Amino acid sequence: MSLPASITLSEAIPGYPTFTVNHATCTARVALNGAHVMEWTPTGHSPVLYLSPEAVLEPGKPIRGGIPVCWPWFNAHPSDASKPMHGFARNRPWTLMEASESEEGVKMSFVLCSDAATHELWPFEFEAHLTVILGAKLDVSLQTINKSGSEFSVAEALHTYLTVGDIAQVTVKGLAETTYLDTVGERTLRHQTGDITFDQEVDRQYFSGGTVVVEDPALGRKLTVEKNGSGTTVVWNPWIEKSKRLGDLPDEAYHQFLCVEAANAGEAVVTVPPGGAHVIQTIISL
Ligand SMILES: O=P(O)(O)OC[C@H]1O[C@@H](O)[C@H](O)[C@@H](O)[C@@H]1O
Repeated sequence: MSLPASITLSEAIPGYPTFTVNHATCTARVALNGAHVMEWTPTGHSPVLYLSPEAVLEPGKPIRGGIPVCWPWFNAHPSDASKPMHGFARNRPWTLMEASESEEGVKMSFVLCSDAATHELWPFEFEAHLTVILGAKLDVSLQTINKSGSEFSVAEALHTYLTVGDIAQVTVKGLAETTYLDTVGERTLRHQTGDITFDQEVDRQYFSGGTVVVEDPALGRKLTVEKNGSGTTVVWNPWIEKSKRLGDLPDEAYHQFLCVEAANAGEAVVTVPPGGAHVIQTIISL
């Protein structure tokens, strides 16, 4: 497929194709492995997505940072812990189906189809389509199409790593007065009374798909995360000890990022009938 002038294909390492976007509205990088948006920097701003300097770029491995696509399960597999964390979509090579540019930005569409390798992990026939629009805003949508003869359920997340100047000064707005599943330690249902601030590990599944605003005084900016087709918002920061345990993340990296994820997890898993489809979307803007 021919690429528009603002997209170039190169190999970050041999055998690891990435698309680099240089457009009037933004610069960006997207890996074919996982259809993974690694970087997005709107013109005139510093990077919005956090990408770990120790991220491992290897076919079949997830990338620490950017937007991993977690699908068709979220976190550990519900009944088989030997299966990959957060599903297999982020570990598979996707196929680029469309790439175009306009004054507003660049659009890229990727597809992942069921095959012998996915059948070993998940028995269903499917197509997953990831559409990425990179411009002054970042718009990512994941469509699940059920090509099986029976219904299936998917849990999913657009696991967005947002760069922040200093996590201790960040406030996340938009989730006050909601219920969440706290997954640090024993899984416990809790009520969120005010806005979210950070002074310890946070790993929460909010029962809300509403718009979230991340206020970041250290970088002097506010990030807005809009979501559609999402019944869960995951908020995650590993804090000190978990950062040390994650081999592809510097020990002190937790100061500099926060994950706000459009998701469908827990009771919000999505059942897709045969021939049916479901779309989850996140739109990030400054
Ligand atoms: O290290 P992974 O597999 O990319 O997962 C990172 C984190 O992803 C978050 O979404 C989960 O809520 C956390 O529990 C998890 O640790």
